[in-house]
Amino acid sequence: MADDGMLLNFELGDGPLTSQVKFKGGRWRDRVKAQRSAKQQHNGPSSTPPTRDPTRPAKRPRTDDGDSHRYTKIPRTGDEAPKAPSHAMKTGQISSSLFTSNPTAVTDFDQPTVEEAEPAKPSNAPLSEEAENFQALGLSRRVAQHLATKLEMKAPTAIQKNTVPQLIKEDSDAFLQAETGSGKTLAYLLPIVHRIMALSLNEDGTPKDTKVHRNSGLFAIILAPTRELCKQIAVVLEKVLRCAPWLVCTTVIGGESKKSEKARIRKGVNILIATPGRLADHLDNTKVLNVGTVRWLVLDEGDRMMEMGFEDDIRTIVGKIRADKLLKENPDGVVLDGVLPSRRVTVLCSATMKMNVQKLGEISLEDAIHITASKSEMDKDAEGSTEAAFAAPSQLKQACIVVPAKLRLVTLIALLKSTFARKGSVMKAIIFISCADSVDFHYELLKDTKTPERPEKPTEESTKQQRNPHTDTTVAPAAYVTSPANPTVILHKLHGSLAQPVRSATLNAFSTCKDPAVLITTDISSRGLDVPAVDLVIEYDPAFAVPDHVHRIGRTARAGRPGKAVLFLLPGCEEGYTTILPAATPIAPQLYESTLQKGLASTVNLPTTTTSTAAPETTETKQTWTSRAEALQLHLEQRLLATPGFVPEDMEEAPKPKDKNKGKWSKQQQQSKGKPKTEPVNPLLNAGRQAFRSHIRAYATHVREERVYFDITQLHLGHMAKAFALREPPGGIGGGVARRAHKPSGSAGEKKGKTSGGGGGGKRDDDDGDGVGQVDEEAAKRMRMKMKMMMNAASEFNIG
Ligand SMILES: Nc1ncnc2c1ncn2[C@@H]1O[C@H](COP(=O)(O)OP(=O)(O)OP(=O)(O)O)[C@@H](O)[C@H]1O
Repeated sequence: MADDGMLLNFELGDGPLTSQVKFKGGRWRDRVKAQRSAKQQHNGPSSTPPTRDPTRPAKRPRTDDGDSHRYTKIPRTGDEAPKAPSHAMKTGQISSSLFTSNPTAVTDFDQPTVEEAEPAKPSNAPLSEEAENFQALGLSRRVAQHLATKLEMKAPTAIQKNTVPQLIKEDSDAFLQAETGSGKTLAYLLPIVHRIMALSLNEDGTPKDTKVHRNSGLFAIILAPTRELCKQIAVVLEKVLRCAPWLVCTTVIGGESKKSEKARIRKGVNILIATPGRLADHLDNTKVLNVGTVRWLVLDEGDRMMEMGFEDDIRTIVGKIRADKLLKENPDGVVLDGVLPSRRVTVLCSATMKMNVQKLGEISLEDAIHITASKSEMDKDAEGSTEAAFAAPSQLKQACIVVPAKLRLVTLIALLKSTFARKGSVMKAIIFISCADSVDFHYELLKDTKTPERPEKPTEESTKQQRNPHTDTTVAPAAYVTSPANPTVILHKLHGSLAQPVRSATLNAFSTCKDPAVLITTDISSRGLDVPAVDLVIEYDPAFAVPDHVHRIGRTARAGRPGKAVLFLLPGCEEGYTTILPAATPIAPQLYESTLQKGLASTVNLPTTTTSTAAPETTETKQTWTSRAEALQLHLEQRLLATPGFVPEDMEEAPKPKDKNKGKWSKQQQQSKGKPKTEPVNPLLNAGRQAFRSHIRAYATHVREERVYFDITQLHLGHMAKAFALREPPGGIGGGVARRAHKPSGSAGEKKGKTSGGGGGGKRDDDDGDGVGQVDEEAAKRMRMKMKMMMNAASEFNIG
């Protein structure tokens, strides 16, 4: 792991930087670029950023010459400081230059990105009303009218068009695979509701003699991996059931006492939405939960449930339901067969295809039909349909920005600033970060430290959100990224380490926020979450596996709406990652220079805090985006260094001694080794250090197949520290990170509870290779064959 960060800490002078740096080592090309970059700063901003050719494909990472092609190295002799010019800041602070010694992209982009003139036709949008309507799919007029008038859904999406008639007419199992945001939830809910309603309504909508009510039996169980998703499904179902108010749904998802869940079940429920663990518990312990009438079992986000370690729970649930004799009529004597399916139907839903979906299919499906947006016959042309389902929505514009590590933080701020520069252009943005510690840190760093003076009156909604005690530490006005057009931008954070009420309240605050809003989050928000008006997804840290990337960017461009996703990559081997990403349209390169120039075109509103001696702005620094970037970075670093608080003894780890694989620790780190553990340290500095450590550990958890692009030995710790506003990398990262054994996230047998991204790794492979438990072995074999066929079609993305 390259670690010469300390050698790059140059001082800044009062005036603009001079180009006196003598660059040594590395390739001549890198040295020339670094010299040019330094000169550029000396001469002020260039009106146009450097140009590259976006049409040229990204080069594969070079692995034969170590990291010499990636970084301009300044050779060190022992612990000697670099021979670099020093410039003392007025404040006496020391900071390195952001724009020197950066590795250059191996991809040559000679032209800045040109936005596509013609947006692609949306691939997950509702079909045209003239061509399709819900009634024509076999739904009753009552349901179709309710959808059109109350939910403003006049036409089905493609997956709904293919699924609804199938599940209304046929009683076979189904595997639903369609793009993110294509309406899979309603695709399975509508036929279930339609058929349960048919127990009490004739085809013309007149009531039957038979009365069905909440105590008539539990007819459907829907399983989803997280409480948030269960609640989201329940909200959609409740809206649909307003046209059949005699039917009742409820959730059993934990987060409240089992007693109150039992009480709701006892009162009677027709459709139950549950997390697998909680349902398995109730099946064991809640006598009133009778599954004899259950005709549908839906497994939503099936691959995620497997990843979270719910395999055993699902086996138990499937086994228990199948073991219970199917009742032909309910206890009131209502005949169920004929109206409801005459067998138990399992529906498995997934947007992406992974090995664990195959296993889940074996556990739960029998002779399932594969339904995609383009066709409803699994056996025909499976290859094409699977690949289509795997891609991101076609209208989703994907961009990738190759940013040197030192410039990541200021580029993120610049991107957000330009995003919110115009009123109404972007209302909601999600930033995906690898681990919870890093989410916490970035939230603390980017939030306004005190209530800002708002030129405009805050909206009623935002005022209400501030008052919610559950969101006190997760929702706050943002600093840095506001603009005259958007003086209020609300920052939110969400990860799996937060308490459930806080998670729910934060998500609700983000969904309902009327002001422009940013959600900083881990992969906990990558699946199934349907937040209206998300216009932009920023993958500040790339996903741990390609399917996760598809889910993350799928939080935007839903149901035919436009959306944009920006992926941050480091120069070097990470650039090759774009070649394995499924994209309906080419991933457009976006130059970080352009982003900085655009975002920092005007002065960044640096909040004056008691902890910061904000970077002085000279006449010249006001004029250049490079100087603004430097000033912003300096300001952030100063915030971490000022106003110390006391570090609890257990929070600050002593730096590890020299590790033969990692090179020497810097002089400063060695010095800090002997310091007392109660040395006063700013809590923000602590958070930055912790975030840095967790980030590096999380980096090592990319799936094995993708580690050629995310090679931890290529990470430059000194440069990466800058991305956390740190002057140097902290200790306590651990020497074994790079060599830790990792299981792909798609592998079976991972344990539940690791929902906040790969932070810290720790995923265990404890697959015991059992057969299929209580599931019919023959049926499992047949399903295995079919799923394998589909998996082969998606082999490009197979994991493990
Ligand atoms: N027929 C329709 N017309 C208009 N909007 C629709 C229609 N069907 C679904 N939607 C909307 O599309 C959005 C996405 O639906 P849904 O959450 O079911 O997608 P999904 O396919 O499950 O996505 P993911 O794979 O990301 O979970 C929702 O906001 C939903 O209200």
